[in-house]
Amino acid sequence: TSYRSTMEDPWQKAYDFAVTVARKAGEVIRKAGESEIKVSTKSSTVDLVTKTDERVEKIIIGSLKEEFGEGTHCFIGEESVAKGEPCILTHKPTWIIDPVDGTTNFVHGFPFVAVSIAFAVNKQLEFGVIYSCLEDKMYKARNGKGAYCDDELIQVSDVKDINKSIIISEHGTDRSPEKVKKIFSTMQKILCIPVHGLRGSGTAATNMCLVATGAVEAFFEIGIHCWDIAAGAVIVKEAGGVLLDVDGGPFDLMSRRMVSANNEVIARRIIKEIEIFSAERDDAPIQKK
Ligand SMILES: O=P(O)(O)OC[C@@]1(O)O[C@H](CO)[C@@H](O)[C@@H]1O
Ligand SMILES: [Mg+2]
Repeated sequence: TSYRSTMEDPWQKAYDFAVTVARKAGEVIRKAGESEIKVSTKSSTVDLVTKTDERVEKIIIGSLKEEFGEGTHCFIGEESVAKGEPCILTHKPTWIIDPVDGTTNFVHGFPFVAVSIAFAVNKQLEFGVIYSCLEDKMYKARNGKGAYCDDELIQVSDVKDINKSIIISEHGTDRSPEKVKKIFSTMQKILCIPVHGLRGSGTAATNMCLVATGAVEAFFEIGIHCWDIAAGAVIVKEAGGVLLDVDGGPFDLMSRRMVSANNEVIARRIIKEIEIFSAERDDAPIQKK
């Protein structure tokens, strides 16, 4: 019976619903990109936000609340947090949402823009859905059940030799010279190992899908947020990849830093080169004004 299957697989319905909502959100983003985009800024003059980010987050959270009930499920959304909502992961069923990952790309028409929806229970990620809406590719993964792109199983690359790898990183939106210097110093060291190439799509979500499909061997960044990487973390892991902290310790979703890779050999080789700089945790207490 359906009751029984629901009991055996309590989050299947939520997973299917997330895929539907991500597709719907992506359609809204695609349409919005066809007309003029009004741009505002957030944490810095290069941290962009548009009405579409806010509208799409409202659509996603609104649909989820309607389906799963307000109160029982919690929500961490990029634009809600920007407006002062808390960003704390509890044991409750929690949706972690980036309505538009790659807002700068969206504003410029650079063709990688993703909707990222993840779901965690007891602080464990259960599933992740990333809809790369301009490419029209739906990536998804459930804990223990493999990772898919448009219903085809995906798998990380089997390269173990760093000299035969492509590595992704991003520059972030904090342009303080000391941080930019460390970012470029790390990139220079990795480039000169040498690796086959350095890349960056401009969205962490898409970058993690590129690790999951085997197009690149690794993506790392300091300064990302939980909503950029929560869905991607499940997809990379289920595609056979690994997640680590930039210091080689265990991956921590709220720590603002991460290395995702096809295997531990590649991950640890990159970690050797990373110049770490500080980024305040996503769940740091909000400072009283
Ligand atoms: O604000 P947005 O568009 O959702 O975040 C875009 C983004 O570029 O910011 C991170 C920090 O560089 C990226 O890796 C991440 O995906
Ligand atoms: Mg983002």
